[in-house]
Amino acid sequence: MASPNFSSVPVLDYARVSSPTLKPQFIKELQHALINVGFLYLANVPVETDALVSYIPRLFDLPQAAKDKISMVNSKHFLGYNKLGSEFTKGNRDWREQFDIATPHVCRAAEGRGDPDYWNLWGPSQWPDEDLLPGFKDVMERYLLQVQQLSYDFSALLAEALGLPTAALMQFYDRDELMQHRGKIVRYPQTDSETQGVGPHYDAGFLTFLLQASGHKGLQVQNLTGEWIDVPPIPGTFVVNIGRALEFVTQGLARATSHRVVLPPGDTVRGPRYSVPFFQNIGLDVKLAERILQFPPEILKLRDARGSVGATDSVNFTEFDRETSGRVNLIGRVKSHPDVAERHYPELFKQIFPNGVPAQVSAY
Ligand SMILES: O=C(O)CCC(=O)C(=O)O
Ligand SMILES: [Fe+2]
Repeated sequence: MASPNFSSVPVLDYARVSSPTLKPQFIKELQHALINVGFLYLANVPVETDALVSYIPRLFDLPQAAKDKISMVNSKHFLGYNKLGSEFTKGNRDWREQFDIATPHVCRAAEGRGDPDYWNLWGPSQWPDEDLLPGFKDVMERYLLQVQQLSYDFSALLAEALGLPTAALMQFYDRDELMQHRGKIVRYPQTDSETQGVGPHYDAGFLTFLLQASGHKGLQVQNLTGEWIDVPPIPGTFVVNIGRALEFVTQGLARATSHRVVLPPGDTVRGPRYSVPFFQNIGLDVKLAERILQFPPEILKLRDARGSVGATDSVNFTEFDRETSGRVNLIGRVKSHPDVAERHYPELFKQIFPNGVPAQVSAY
């Protein structure tokens, strides 16, 4: 059998999904990508990106005071603006600036009712003043809703590719008004020395849909033997990858793959690199350990043929074996944004950081 290791990330054509004759080939390619790679490009997806892409440089070019006005530290939902150099991964500074903006959601938690603290993780986004960037909010909201729909449609295909009923993953999502998915708009400034854009990490949730919004190389993924493989932007595609939560409930069938962004000096494309990841969440109250999925033996054999993944350079993500998904994610957010936690979750902050805000904060 061919070695399951990979030296490039496969490109899948989403248009095939609507053709009964071509869909089986898509499902087969998806199965390979999920089990052996953990990353894929998806071409021909029904998401409009041009309007959003044209706003991105103007968003970052807003006066610093307008960006600071919507700083993440204002938001108990960990939504808003983070300035350059405020995150670290594996002890090194990440060289990026970003806005966390999520799908619309009304926070469920009420004061004095004993609601779980992690319900506060989700709530309304902070937006720049409409008159400074007219139309941006509308375009971003529309974009997030389109990617949200894609993410649900894709999870049915994923279930099929792993030999499950198409609705098998629906148990992990609450109904629309109880869900929230998080987008980020990220800017990696051009540098003249090689710099860590973001260090090696896994994503935490279920599925990530990444729009590479400029022509720069930089994204890399780690293959089964630990080599770093380039994932250059391909116009008209999204990059899709698996998070730790989905890997956990699929018994490691769908791989969470270690990835990073390296900013190469002398890139022929000048200016900053832009990207827009969308992190698909699962319901806050879901305990993953109680919902491990069961697979046909012939599918599990494919995982065993891949073997366990050797050493990676990534920091491990929090385990899902005891807590609700909301609690796991809240702890992750507290660790990466202690300034937000100190203001909005003082007790949890003290438990996690008994000596106060650490000098270096981990992005993951
Ligand atoms: O900017 C990118 O291309 C990837 C970013 C990423 O992996 C993340 O923010 O989790
Ligand atoms: Fe990531």
